[in-house]
Amino acid sequence: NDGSVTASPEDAYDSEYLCPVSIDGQTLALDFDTGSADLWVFSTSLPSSEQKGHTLFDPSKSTNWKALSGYKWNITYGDGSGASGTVGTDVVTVGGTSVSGQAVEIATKVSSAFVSDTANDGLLGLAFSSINTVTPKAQHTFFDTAKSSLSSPVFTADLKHRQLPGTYDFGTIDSSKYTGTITYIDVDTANGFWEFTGSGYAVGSGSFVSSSIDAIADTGTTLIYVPDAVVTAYYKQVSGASYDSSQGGYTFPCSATLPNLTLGIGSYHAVVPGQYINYSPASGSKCFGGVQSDSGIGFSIYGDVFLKSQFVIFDGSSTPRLGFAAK
Ligand SMILES: CSC[C@H](NC(=O)[C@H](Cc1ccccc1)OC(=O)N1CCC(N)CC1)C(=O)N[C@@H](CC1CCCCC1)[C@@H](O)COc1ccncc1
Repeated sequence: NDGSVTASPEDAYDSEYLCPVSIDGQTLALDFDTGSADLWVFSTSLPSSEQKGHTLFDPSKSTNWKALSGYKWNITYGDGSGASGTVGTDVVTVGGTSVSGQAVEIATKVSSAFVSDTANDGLLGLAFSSINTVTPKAQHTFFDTAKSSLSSPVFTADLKHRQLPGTYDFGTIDSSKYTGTITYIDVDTANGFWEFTGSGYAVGSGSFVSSSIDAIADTGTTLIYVPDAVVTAYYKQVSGASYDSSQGGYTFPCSATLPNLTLGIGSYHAVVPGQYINYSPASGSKCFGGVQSDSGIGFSIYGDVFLKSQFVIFDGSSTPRLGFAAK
């Protein structure tokens, strides 16, 4: 029951990656998010004003739909967006991986950011089921439901830079997708995230600074959020860079040459190419940085700007771990 699905960038800046998911034959474009654990969809139960531009799941058209009466969900994300609604189970298919009895969370309310993000028809959470928000009983993620039917209890992310489709694979590690060896690191599941301790950083050709960085691998977060020491060291090497409170982060002249950022994973040095760190135009001739401060979040987030530079294995075996390889 292994599967592979394309992950297509939503816009020119790779702000998020969307994947086709079929629920009892109805196909929606979902954002696979290793930073949350709810599978929720835009639905016909939303007010019509909130439905506009989205593909909607209609449970009344599904022969395998089973409502879970009295079950509810309510989620708020790190960027303040959120959604809530009711729950049922159905047959969910991602590439070649099909599962029955998967909890599908129907949105009856979504925040304005979701309404305006018309390419996004919902999220497929791939964090640990311990942080699923359904009450009175938390539900399993698609990966947890599928795990026992996969050749091995893993999924991989091979996201691409600028307008190229990548892939998520379930059940197999495709050795044609990476070079060299895979470095594995243990994961702490206490907070429900794919959380690990990074071993340090280097800016451009500078020397490597050893430091423990508590971070999560999060496909649902666009940028890299790291401690101020890293951010300061990085933008010190970018002429004209400064923190712009009106933009809510570091910006620099779009013409600037950006150094690579190396992030340590155990003894492996993962290199993020400098051009990946020019995220998008900000205002005038300034561009917005793909590396920003993690202050206020509580941990660092190695989001898409980092993940798309690597081949990443999310190993859900009895001792969960993350694997990274160059590509
Ligand atoms: C500091 S976690 C911020 C992060 N949300 C982002 O990364 C959004 C993603 C986005 C949204 C809409 C369009 C395009 C991209 O993008 C930006 O915030 N940016 C890109 C655009 C740029 N101009 C500003 C920065 C976030 O909540 N992720 C969660 C999933 C996310 C929710 C919003 C919809 C898309 C999926 C999730 O994994 C992490 O949840 C938590 C993290 C920490 N504690 C609690 C929850």
